[in-house]
Amino acid sequence: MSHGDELIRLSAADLAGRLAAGDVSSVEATQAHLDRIGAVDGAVHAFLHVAGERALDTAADIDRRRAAGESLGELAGVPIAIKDVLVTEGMPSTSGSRILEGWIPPYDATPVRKVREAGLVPLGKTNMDEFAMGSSTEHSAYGPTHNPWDLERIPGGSGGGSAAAVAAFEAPLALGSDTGGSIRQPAHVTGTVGVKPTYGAVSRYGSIALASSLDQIGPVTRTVLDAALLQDVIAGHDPHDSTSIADPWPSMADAVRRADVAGLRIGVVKELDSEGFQAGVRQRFHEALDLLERHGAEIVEVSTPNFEHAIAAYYLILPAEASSNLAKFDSVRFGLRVTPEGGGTVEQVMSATREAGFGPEVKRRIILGTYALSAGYYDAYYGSAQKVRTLVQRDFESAFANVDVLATPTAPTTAFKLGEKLDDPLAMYLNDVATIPANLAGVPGISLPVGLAPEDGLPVGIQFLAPARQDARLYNVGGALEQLLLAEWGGPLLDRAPALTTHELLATEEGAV
Ligand SMILES: NC(=O)C[C@H](N)C(=O)O
Repeated sequence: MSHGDELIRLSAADLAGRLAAGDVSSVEATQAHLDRIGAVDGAVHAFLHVAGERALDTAADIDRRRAAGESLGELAGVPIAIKDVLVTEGMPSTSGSRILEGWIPPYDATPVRKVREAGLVPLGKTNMDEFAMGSSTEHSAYGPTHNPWDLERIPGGSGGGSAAAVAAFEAPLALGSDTGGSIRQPAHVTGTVGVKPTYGAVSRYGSIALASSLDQIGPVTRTVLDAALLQDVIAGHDPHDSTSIADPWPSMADAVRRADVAGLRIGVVKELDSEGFQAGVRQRFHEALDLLERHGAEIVEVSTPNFEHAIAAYYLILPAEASSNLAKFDSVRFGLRVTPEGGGTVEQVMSATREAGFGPEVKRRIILGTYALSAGYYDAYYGSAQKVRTLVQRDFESAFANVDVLATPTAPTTAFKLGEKLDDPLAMYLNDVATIPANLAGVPGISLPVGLAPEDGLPVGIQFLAPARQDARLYNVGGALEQLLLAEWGGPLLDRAPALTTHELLATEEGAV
């Protein structure tokens, strides 16, 4: 294995240790990741934009500051990929949409500013379903991302680019956004770790809004400790986001380092442990629970009867909010402007621009949302959905009166084939049956890998959910389970991904040309 190959396989925490010890420079680590992107991203297509030169400049600056004895953040010098939903100063930010093609924002989103201030090195922007609407990245206006485990399969969505970049060793860390599962479901299908923090834990200032009462920014990584370290960097109050929580947060990294499940009460959600889930997904989920039980956790069954209505409520609340948030793409202020032949009124230009700039899934949701909010239907649709949302929140409250965390499989199936669900929006929406309730209630959730499904050899994730502001509980149980599984497997799951060697990816790429 070459030096570069070795560097890209390190966890962010281990790479940070090597950087701090002076064994390796940030320029070397950044170059190794840029080389990896150059070698495999033609086949994976995790990135929409790679900012190679700027990343190397940032890395050189960190190396200089370190050499000068400046005290730097724990992750200083470590490369990171950024989901294209977050605006980045001087770098394209499209949210996967044609309508923002060519727009270069004049400022950084707060989570991006924070990672820069902590000395991390942004490598570029990752692919996603247009405006984060989807579970496969196939709704990206720039073509789908491929799952590094099997290039014919989806990497999840909407943040499939971030998850695939991390799974394919193109970046040790990535930022994602999760409105109904967009961090956790891609983590599940790519064998990575994804966390949706408590609503309000991380500022959304500069995040291109999908549904403002649901959106949350969070980490995508290969280890639970790396996710904790990244959450520690990005969480915290921001006066630019009125929903951001003012109270300080305890260290999530400490929760991982002290992880211990003895006496922890874990509630298995009965409604999400059912026939509708792939057999191998349930098998790995139950094996993980058994492992936790053998190490002192108490497993109990809990019932959340209103979760079955969560998807229906989400697909009224989300389109309603999205139709309002996307109204700002009006051809006047950002990106694309299409003028009908021979000119046109402002309204005609706006309409031609939105017609050309938005893809079919975005149009579908704008129409749904506009309808749900229209006079005469508002109470019947949006009003009822809000009532269901309250019932889902109450289900969580009564469950958390009895248990410390809840556990579910993260998603019903392993990675499906590209194209398989593209013509069936409802089938696509059902991927989020286990992840949406957390967004409706604002509670935090983590997904981490628990093995490969026996029937197809593809990764399976377990999801843990905790009460709002108790994100540390997720890092505790996730960190403990990860250690137990690593001991069983004798090494990380991602080392077993068949399509992950540069050689094989290149062969596939050449074969495809
Ligand atoms: N945005 C998300 O969190 C993903 C979800 N699948 C959606 O399409 O809304």
